[in-house]
Amino acid sequence: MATPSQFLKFVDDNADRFIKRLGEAVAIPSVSGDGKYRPEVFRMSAWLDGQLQSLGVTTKLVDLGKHVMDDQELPLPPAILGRIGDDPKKKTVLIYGHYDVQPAQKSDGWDTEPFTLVVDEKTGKLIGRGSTDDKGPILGWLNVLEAHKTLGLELPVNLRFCFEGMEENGSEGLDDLIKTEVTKGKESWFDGVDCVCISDNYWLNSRTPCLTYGLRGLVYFKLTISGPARDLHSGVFGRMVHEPMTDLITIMGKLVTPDGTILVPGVEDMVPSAQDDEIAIYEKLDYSVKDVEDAVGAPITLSQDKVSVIMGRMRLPSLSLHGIEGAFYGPGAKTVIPASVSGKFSIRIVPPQTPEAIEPLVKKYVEQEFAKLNSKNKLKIENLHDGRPWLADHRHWNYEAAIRATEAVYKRSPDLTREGGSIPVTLTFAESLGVNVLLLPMGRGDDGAHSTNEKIDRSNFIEGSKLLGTYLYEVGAIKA
Ligand SMILES: C[C@H](N)C(=O)N[C@@H](Cc1c[nH]cn1)C(=O)O
Ligand SMILES: [Zn+2]
Ligand SMILES: [Zn+2]
Repeated sequence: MATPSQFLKFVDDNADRFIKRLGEAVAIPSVSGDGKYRPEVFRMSAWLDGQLQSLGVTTKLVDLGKHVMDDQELPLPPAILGRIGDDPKKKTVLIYGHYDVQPAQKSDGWDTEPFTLVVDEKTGKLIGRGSTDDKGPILGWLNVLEAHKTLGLELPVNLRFCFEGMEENGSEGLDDLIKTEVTKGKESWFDGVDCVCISDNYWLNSRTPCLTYGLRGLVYFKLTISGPARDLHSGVFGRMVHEPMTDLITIMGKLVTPDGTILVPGVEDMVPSAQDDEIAIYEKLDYSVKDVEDAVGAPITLSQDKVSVIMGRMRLPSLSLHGIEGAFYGPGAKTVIPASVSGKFSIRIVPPQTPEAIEPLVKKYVEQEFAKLNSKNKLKIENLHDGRPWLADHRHWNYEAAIRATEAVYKRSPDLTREGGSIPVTLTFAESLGVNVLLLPMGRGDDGAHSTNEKIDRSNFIEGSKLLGTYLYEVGAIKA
């Protein structure tokens, strides 16, 4: 089943309008990790639901209940389930994406307003929070649907959608929804799904498309040290009391070495060393130390050896320190002893590590290190959220279809990669539905997801939309 040329032409002809629609999506600050934006996450769900319905998709908004975040009870944004097509002769593809985004403020160092999509005509960059993670890819699917509806073209497969608004904050509620849905058998929204496609990660570099068959998992910790009943004057109380920030920094300093080695006993030991055949795969990838330097904007890689740098992202665990809540960080020289501070850090985990195995090791170690301080302050350590790592069979027809689609659109074979980031629901889909899951990224490695000046290139958004559609045609062409 060849991809109809009208579809490809429609995407080109409507590129400017598609970018305008991306601008509408970016303008909704659907930040899931900050309670004050929760109404915006709901607004985003309504916007997306409206778009899907207008394109002929039957939708159902599933209430996922409530959760507590930063001591505040909040309603969880709904999961949007969608379906279009019910032809038993066609394959059924489930598409997942997330409509929430990471926090962003201009003062973080953005050159432009994060929630205003800026089209840089000179570079082709479409800059704005969520442009690549994950609104651009979600809108890529809308572009495919719109082309088919407007042109009166039959979709080559039946489609099911699952879009969530909490991915950047632990995907709360979604696992339970999927597991419950699966128990409904023929009545299940996911009944008959043959494979899953997720577009929510990035190429390794800025030139070579890739397919991704692995993700790291994540365990996210909040470590709080509290002491005085209120913030104190350091001139009045300095060297008289145990200072929470001093305790916290001491413990945070014992989690990881500057070269990335995780100091929590037992964590590194769980991971087997790479064998020669696996190393050969990393050697062959179109990737260099320079690509990392370009993507991060400085020559700061942990090694000059390509394979060890790439393994740091693809197959080793990593521990990152993210921030300290409650610490003084504003301009000026406030002489304060903060009363309570919370350090945030997370560990990206790889097979065979699991959150259940990692969490007790971290808690025990942190408690032991705190005990060594002989501090009279109080320590609390919480797991804010977690997700398991995932690996798929990349020899599956789902991947073969995506390889052919990539070759058709980009005129080159894709790299096969493992992603350093996490999409917690991936493994749940694979296990609960018992089908192959493919990660088919749209954006490039230098898009700056989670960072300042996040962007997607116009060509990735437009060619990426063609890729998603072409992939559906390739799946549709596979005989049962
Ligand atoms: C890879 C995906 N686009 C992504 O960014 N996932 C997040 C998931 C997460 C978990 N806690 C907060 N966000 C990630 O890998 O950080
Ligand atoms: Zn993200
Ligand atoms: Zn994402």
